[in-house]
Amino acid sequence: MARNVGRIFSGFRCSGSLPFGKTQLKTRCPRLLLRTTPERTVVQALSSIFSHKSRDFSLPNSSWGEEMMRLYNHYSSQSGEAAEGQEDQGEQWTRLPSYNRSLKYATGGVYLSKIIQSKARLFTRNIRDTGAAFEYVLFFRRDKQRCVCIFQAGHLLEGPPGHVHGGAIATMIDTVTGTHASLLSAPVMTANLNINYRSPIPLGSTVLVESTMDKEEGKKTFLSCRVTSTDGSKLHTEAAALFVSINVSHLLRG
Ligand SMILES: CCCCCCCC(=O)SCCNC(=O)CCNC(=O)[C@H](O)C(C)(C)COP(=O)(O)OP(=O)(O)OC[C@H]1O[C@@H](n2cnc3c(N)ncnc32)[C@H](O)[C@@H]1OP(=O)(O)O
Repeated sequence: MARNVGRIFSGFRCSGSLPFGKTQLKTRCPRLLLRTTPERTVVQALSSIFSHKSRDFSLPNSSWGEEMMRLYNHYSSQSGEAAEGQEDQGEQWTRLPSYNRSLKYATGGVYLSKIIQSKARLFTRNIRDTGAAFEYVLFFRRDKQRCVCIFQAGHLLEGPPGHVHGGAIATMIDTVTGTHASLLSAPVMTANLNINYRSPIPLGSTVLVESTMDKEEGKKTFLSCRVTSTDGSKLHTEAAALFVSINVSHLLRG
C-alpha cells in the first residue's frame, strides 16, 4: 500500500495535466532539465515526459482559422527561450504545451480500474476531429502575472443555436485559471468559480480568455478571468475563481 501511494505521488508530480510545483519536480524528477522559472520548469517537464509519445495540442493544426493563427503568431513572436544558464526575467510570454493524458499513476493509480486508467483523457483534449471542440493555446507571462488563452470554439460546443454552451465556456475559464493557479501555487483544485455571462460567443469564433492573479492568502489563490473578442471590444464572460492548494493525498481519499 505505502509503496503504491509513493508511486502515485511520484507519477502525479511528474504528470502534465494536473498542477504541480517546481520544488516537487526538482526532488522527484531529477532527470528533468530544470531552468530558472516555474513556467519554464513546467514546460520542460511536460516536454521531457511526453515528447516521445504524446501530441502537443497547443501547436497549430489545419483547423485553426486566420484569427487563431494571427494571435498565435503574435504571442509566439513575443516569446522566446532564454539561453542555457541565463536568467529568465519573465518579460516574455511562454507558450504552455498541452497533452491529453496524465501518466499512468497520475489518474488515481491503483484506485481506478485498469480500463479507466488507460482510457482516461483530459476533458478538453479528447475529441479526435481537430477543430470540432476546444482548440486553444495558453501563454503565460510571469512579470505581469497574466495568462492569455486563444480559444477557437468548434461546432460540437453548441449550446444556444449557433453559440457556445455556457458549460464549455466555464470549462475554458476553469482550464485557464486552473493552469495559471497551478503555475503559482503547486497542486491546486478549484474551490469556487463564479461566472457572469454577458454576451453570447458565436460558434467557430476565436476569443481571448485572460486570467489575472488577484491575491494569495495562505492556501488560497484568487484569480479573475475575462473572455472577450480578440480586439477586446466585446466582453463575453467574466469570472472570479478560487483555487485551494492541496496535498496530493487529497485525491486518494476516494
Ligand atoms: C490542465 C488543466 C487544468 C484544469 C484545472 C481544473 C481544476 C479542476 O477542475 S479541479 C475539479 C473541481 N474541483 C473539485 O473537485 C474540488 C472539490 N473540493 C475539494 O476537494 C475541497 O473542498 C478543496 C480542495 C477545494 C478544499 O478543501 P481543503 O483543502 O480541506 O480546504 P479547507 O482547509 O477546508 O479550506 C481552505 C481555505 O479555503 C476556503 N474554502 C474552501 N472551499 C471553499 C469554497 N468552495 N468557497 C470559498 N472558500 C473555500 C476555506 O474557507 C479555507 O479558508 P481559510 O484558510 O481562510 O479558513
